[in-house]
Amino acid sequence: MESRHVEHLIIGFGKAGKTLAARIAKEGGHVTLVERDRNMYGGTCINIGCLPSKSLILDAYAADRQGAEPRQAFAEAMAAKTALTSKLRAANYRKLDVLDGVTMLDGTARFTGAHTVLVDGADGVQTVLEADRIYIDTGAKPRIPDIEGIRTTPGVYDSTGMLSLPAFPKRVVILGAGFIGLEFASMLADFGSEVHVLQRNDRVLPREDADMAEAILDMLKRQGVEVVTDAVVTRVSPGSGDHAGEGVSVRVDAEVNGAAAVFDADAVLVAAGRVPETADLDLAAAGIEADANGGIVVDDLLRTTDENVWAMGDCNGGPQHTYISLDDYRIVWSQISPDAPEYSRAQRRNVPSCVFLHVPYARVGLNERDAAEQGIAVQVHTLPTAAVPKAVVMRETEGLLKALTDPRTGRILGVTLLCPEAHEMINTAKVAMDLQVDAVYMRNAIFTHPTMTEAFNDLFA
Ligand SMILES: Cc1cc2nc3c(=O)[nH]c(=O)nc-3n(C[C@H](O)[C@H](O)[C@H](O)COP(=O)(O)OP(=O)(O)OC[C@H]3O[C@@H](n4cnc5c(N)ncnc54)[C@H](O)[C@@H]3O)c2cc1C
Ligand SMILES: NC(=O)c1ccc[n+]([C@@H]2O[C@H](COP(=O)([O-])OP(=O)(O)OC[C@H]3O[C@@H](n4cnc5c(N)ncnc54)[C@H](O)[C@@H]3O)[C@@H](O)[C@H]2O)c1
Repeated sequence: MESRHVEHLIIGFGKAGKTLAARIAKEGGHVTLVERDRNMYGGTCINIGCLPSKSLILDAYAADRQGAEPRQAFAEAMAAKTALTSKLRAANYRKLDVLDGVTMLDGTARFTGAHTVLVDGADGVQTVLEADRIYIDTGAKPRIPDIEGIRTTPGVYDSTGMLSLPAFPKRVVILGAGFIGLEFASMLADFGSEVHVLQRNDRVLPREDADMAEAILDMLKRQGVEVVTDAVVTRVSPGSGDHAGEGVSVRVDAEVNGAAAVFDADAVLVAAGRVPETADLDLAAAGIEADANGGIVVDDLLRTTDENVWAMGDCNGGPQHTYISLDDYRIVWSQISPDAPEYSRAQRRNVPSCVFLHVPYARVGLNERDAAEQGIAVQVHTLPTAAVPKAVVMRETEGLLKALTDPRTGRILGVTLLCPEAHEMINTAKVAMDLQVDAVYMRNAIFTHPTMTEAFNDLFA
């Protein structure tokens, strides 16, 4: 067993971890980064998360518009996605490998003491690392509900498995109507699958305004997605084999509004949330606290209960987005660098989000529901997507744009967009809110034409 002392130790090659490693090395420091899986160099986002899913979503959108043959379009999209992820993985590895200050170790890390970590090397060699500072960035893993047959029935996948499906699934059942459930439902429907999304309670998009939620569900329905609420899945088992697709068949038994129902599928996606990936770390050995979900307890500076150990990204139980992991890096870097101004979670504001549906749905700040709950008076501005010239040119006129402003000051309090390019436009809205510009500014700002962004002129009129 090898043993050595290191200045900075990062566990996990995720967004925060790789960004921090490069920064420390570029500023002249020495850092060791441990990653347990060679196929995960670069983390979830580029290998099994945002980028592969968005690659498929874009190709599915194109297939739908072109009326492509589903099996062929699906196979080509899968091949393109696989080529993309291997390219990104190699580029991510190279980016750190070229830096003198970065040492990379392939292996699984776990704590054996306050500042001591044992790495079970992929090559069978164990290494003990004594570190001055440790940064945990181990991500999250799918939450698999306790349902009979869910772990053992062939044809049941989590999002990672679904991103590598061997054949086009004609009929798909999805458990969970959250980010992953709805994005995959829309993508698979665009390829031509019949999709049932089973949501265990009566709340789909519970935090969204009623008009937006209704517009999204209508859009999904037109795509061929049936969202079934109050659907409690009781059992998953091999189907009869009588199915339209290739490969296996799966039977999903559920109680829908208390009545028994059966759904047949060629593939089942379990998208019931993701929980922090911390079980292998033996946090207790270092005296580091975790919550009931395994989320590492941190303060606003992302410090754990152990001095000189930080937790960044999904593993600290915060919102699960790549840009949050990146922002966590900024918080930690502000404590390492003598030059960086202090930055904490308390200073984070106007965090946008986007669900990448056939027509993307993006939000920043308050919506009407939040405003009503919080008793905040607002002026509501709306504009149908059909009124935006660029949307007409794109022949994508579905949806609605909405903004809330303060009736006294005109300041923007929130923007919600269901329209083409919403995922890009929301970042302009975020910057406008950060800079505290008002509705008059957005109404009069010169934007290029024809673009979706120029819709802000009319929205704020
Ligand atoms: C299907 C899907 C789609 C998504 N789409 C989006 C999107 O469009 N936009 C968005 O912003 N977010 C999206 N997300 C969420 C986003 O991918 C994650 O929030 C983000 O990647 C988390 O990054 P991280 O830095 O926390 O860790 P990760 O990138 O998850 O990295 C953690 C790394 O740690 C390694 N590791 C774990 N335990 C150990 C150990 N004990 N020792 C050594 N190594 C270990 C893992 O192998 C992994 O490589 C998506 C997620 C999924 C699953
Ligand atoms: N565009 C993006 O930014 C993006 C895209 C994909 C994923 N993500 C991240 O990944 C994380 C995980 O996504 P997710 O969709 O798995 O989680 P989620 O928390 O968004 O949604 C999970 C859904 O599953 C439901 N559910 C739970 N148990 C169920 C059961 N037994 N049967 C039926 N429904 C059940 C929940 O009520 C919830 O609606 C999210 O937190 C999200 O931040 C982000």
